[in-house]
Amino acid sequence: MSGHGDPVPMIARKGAALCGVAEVPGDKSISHRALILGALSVGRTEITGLLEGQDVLDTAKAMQAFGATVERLGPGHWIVDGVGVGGFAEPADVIDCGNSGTGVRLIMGAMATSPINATFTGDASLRKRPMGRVTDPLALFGAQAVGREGGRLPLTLVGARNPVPVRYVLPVPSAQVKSAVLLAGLNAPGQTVVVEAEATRDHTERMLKGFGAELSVEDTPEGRVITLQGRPELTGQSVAVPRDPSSAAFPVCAALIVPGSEIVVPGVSQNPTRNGLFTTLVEMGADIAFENPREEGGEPVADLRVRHSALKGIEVPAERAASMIDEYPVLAAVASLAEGTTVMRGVKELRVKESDRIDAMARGLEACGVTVEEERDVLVVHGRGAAGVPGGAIVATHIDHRIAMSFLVLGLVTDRPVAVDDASPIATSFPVFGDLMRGLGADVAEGSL
Ligand SMILES: O=C(O)C1=C[C@@H](OP(=O)(O)O)[C@@H](O)[C@H](O)C1
Ligand SMILES: C=C(OP(=O)(O)O)C(=O)O
Repeated sequence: MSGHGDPVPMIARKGAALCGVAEVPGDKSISHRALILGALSVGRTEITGLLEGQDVLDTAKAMQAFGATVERLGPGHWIVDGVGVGGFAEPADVIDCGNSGTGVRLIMGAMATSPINATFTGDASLRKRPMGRVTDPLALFGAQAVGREGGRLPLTLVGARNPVPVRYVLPVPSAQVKSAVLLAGLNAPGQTVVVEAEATRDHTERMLKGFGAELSVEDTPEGRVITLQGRPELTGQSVAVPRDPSSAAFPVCAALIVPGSEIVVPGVSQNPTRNGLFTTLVEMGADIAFENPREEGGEPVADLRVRHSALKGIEVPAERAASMIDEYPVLAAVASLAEGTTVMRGVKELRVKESDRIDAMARGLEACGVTVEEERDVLVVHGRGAAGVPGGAIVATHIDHRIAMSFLVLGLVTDRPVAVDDASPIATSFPVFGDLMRGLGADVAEGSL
């Protein structure tokens, strides 16, 4: 039975200024894709900088279950000997994707057009998340899904025996849905087309091209039109995974709010489909210098020099949501310390993440003494500015790594410490979070109030 272990409470206390270099681990999105595309390729894929978080380890295990050879050579250094497009074997057991929406949705896409069946499950968080958004378009290829009420996991997917290509207009701005459709399109004859009204992270498109697929992207009045030619031969590649901007967000935000801090976070993605948080922070008055712009692992990156800053509340436009979707929790934490109100619009997708992140942030911030308003698609945080945030609460994280890390960042400046009831999910995306933050001088430790 999938689950997670005993809860690990963690506490953050006010302390010294943060300083030093924060080398965050590899990008989670790119790590999943490197393993999956490696498994769908002919020959060997060599990956360096792979994120060894639980989400990605679960995807590595799944790729083995579908017939690929996946081996760890050293820290972050992995090889995948793939089976080629259409070469997936039927797994002998249930595929457990743990806490990972990206893992389960991309893998469902990758197997949906092969003549095999697979059953998927996950932990208590993943089993609550909607899968219909992926199984609906996969049904157009000819795959059939039988899950729990609302299409929830555990779910069995019967792969299409005679797949047909699909044209699909995304009803939600989701890179996971887009990617599932494109991965399914690999083993359908002819052209599969995905149209997205709002640009979401584009790693699948970039990496599919890198592995040899014929794929074009066109900006049209309808949105971004992505056309993939089916049945390509993908060939194994060397993939150097760049650092994860969504993990970088935590030390960056911590340095902005802890007085006297100055840190450097090297190699942070400047991919416009991922950098909305940094744009927002600069608008709030953050002192962030973007140094040494360059390319790493096919992504534009820069070194971020971040200094403690007085921040003001702003309106974050709905159009920016997709480019910072995983960063709203930590932005909400930072906004509670700003002078004035921060309004985050177009954020309803936060309600179907590892937890309902609007609700989790609102309840946690209120417990810390912050006034918050929420609507279905909007989160408003009334910043306390110079008055500071009282803290002194134990916050419920609902098996959500980003909620845990956001409140541990906030606790570095609150009058009284902030504890989280369970920090163990941090290992899904940022296993070295605690060590990295302590290395910068932060007072975070296991324990509670
Ligand atoms: O494709 C991806 O790697 C991801 C897409 C986003 O999810 P949605 O596609 O549900 O927006 C994001 O929240 C997730 O952390 C990673
Ligand atoms: C939403 C996230 O991940 P996933 O959807 O892959 O579980 C995240 O990492 O914030």
